[in-house]
Amino acid sequence: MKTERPGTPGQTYRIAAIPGDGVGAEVVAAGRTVLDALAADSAGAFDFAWTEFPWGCAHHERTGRMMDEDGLDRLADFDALYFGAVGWPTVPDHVSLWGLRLRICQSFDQWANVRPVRFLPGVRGPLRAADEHELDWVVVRENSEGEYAGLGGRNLAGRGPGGEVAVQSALFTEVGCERVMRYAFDLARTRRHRKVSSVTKSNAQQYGMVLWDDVFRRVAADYPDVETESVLVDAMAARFVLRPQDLSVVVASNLNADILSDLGSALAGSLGLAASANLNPERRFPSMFEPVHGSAPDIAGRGVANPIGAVGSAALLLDHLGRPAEAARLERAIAATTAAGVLPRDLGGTATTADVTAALVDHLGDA
Ligand SMILES: NC(=O)C1=CN([C@@H]2O[C@H](COP(=O)(O)OP(=O)(O)OC[C@H]3O[C@@H](n4cnc5c(N)ncnc54)[C@H](O)[C@@H]3O)[C@@H](O)[C@H]2O)C=CC1
Ligand SMILES: CC(=O)C(=O)O
Ligand SMILES: [K+]
Ligand SMILES: [Mn+2]
Repeated sequence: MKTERPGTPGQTYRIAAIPGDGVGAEVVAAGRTVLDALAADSAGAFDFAWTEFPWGCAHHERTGRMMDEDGLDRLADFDALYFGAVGWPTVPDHVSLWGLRLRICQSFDQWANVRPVRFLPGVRGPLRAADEHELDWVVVRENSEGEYAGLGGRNLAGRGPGGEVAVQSALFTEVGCERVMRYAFDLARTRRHRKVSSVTKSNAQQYGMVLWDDVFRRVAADYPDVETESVLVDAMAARFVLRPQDLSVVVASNLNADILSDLGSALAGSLGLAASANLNPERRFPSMFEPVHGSAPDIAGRGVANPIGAVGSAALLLDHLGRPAEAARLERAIAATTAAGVLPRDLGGTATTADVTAALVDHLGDA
């Protein structure tokens, strides 16, 4: 259990950095620079003690494992985990993802994955005609079960090559649905527009998604002050593009929210902008903060990755540590940086990762 007292002066937060693969290392380094600059400017109110874990695909090539055998034990007592991305062509993606990110999220019961879709000044995206304040929604992703429960098997019927079969099951539990939906409703109550949209596919998936719908109706009854709707996932994909103005909190299963949150970030301008928090809301285990994007092997190692998703994730980390004023300051620095036209390549600019990071640190001084 945590003994941290949020906001106590002179506090040192112990953070485990897990940069992982590809651009993960580049954007985590950028996020650490910005967080350390914030701490240096806090007049001794707080600072960060970092421990870096060199886990990922290179570690797998050396050791046959994505993380050390006692890795979870070593992470368990940190105040938070700051993650980059995992995945490299040398290791099959299902091995790398399950060996590190999914292992951490599922072992530490980080069941709520919060993924804001933010529209920033100075960034042109497919929906840029809209005013930035009109478009502001957050995807709450069920992060512990559903389609990523890891249930199933291959060649169950003993068929050989050419006749193989595979089953990939989805697990939906009443407890799992209910807790993430309550989280979404509680979040909606903190927002200007008190509304929760549930994403379903119960017309085709008559067991898991019908349970999902039943639980949503039951939980919604406890929040009469919050507007609700239930939307099929295919229609919701179209809604994100055509009529996102009336979205506020969107709650969806693991796979559906994974897909929709990439769509949301692309609509805001780029996958490189999107931040996320993998939360264990009970705080029995550390929560993990990471950009939504992956390791981007196509641009890795060139110093051009967009660090804004990782820095936005650092803002979510500050919020979780009980530092909402500092989180807001980081958010303002992000908006000031894009408004000033300091844009990396994925946003149509020429700024390097280092340029954007330097601008973010400079703009911390604005507020
Ligand atoms: N949470 C995680 O660690 C995740 C890991 N992955 C893994 O990442 C690897 C690559 O997967 P992809 O499907 O290519 O997804 P990806 O998110 O790595 O890249 C998709 C596209 O977005 C661009 N992009 C991503 N992040 C960017 C950034 N910060 N700045 C500028 N452009 C950026 C990439 O250049 C690429 O064109 C795979 O091994 C996959 O399994 C994918 C998603 C999440
Ligand atoms: C694995 C992946 O794509 C995600 O967690 O977003
Ligand atoms: K990531
Ligand atoms: Mn994803």
